[in-house]
Amino acid sequence: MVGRPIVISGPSGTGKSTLLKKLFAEFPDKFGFSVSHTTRKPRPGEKDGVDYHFTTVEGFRKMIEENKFIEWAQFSGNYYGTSVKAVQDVADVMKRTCILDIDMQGVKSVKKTNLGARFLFISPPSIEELKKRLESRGTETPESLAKRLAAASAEMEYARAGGHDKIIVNDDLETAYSELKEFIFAEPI
Ligand SMILES: Nc1ncnc2c1ncn2[C@@H]1O[C@H](COP(=O)(O)OP(=O)(O)OP(=O)(O)O)[C@@H](O)[C@H]1O
Repeated sequence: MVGRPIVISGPSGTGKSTLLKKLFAEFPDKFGFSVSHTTRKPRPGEKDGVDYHFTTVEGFRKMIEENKFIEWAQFSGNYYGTSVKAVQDVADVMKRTCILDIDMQGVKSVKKTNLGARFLFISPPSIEELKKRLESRGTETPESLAKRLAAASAEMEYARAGGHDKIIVNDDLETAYSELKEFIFAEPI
């Protein structure tokens, strides 16, 4: 049985990766991530269609024009993107339930597709706690921290306005993880 795609969003540092790592560890063959497109060159050992769909700049731009992407971005001179088809392929080809970890723009974009996704928002207990977690993760400069906190406020506002099917507050990790599983397994997976 393969379930509908599950979209997980929430401010950076709210604990999405931590929760998903637990989920993939407990259920190693049930869930999958989509394969992204990129214009960067494959590194040794990387396989087309497995690690990435490697594509040309022209090919990538054509896909943008044709509205094929849920989200795309440019990092250090290369394009990266998640296509609607790549999400469908997780169910159709890999026979797994797709998990999409994306931001608010991505959520809005998935809503415009026919993917039939379910939407879960992971909220920090508070902005103060989020700031603490980002600081203790040790990955942020003062500038990137301020940027992430500003984005967090917008994401939380969208969640409060009812943008998702379920909101889980990641205060105690085990409690949040139980709630995550309850939401995910409320439908056959
Ligand atoms: N319930 C929790 N209580 C305390 N700390 C937590 C909890 N959940 C996660 N953390 C910690 O908060 C930090 C941020 O978590 P994580 O990296 O999973 O966030 P994220 O939402 O995946 O962020 P990003 O979107 O930037 O990848 C990590 O250091 C993690 O160990």
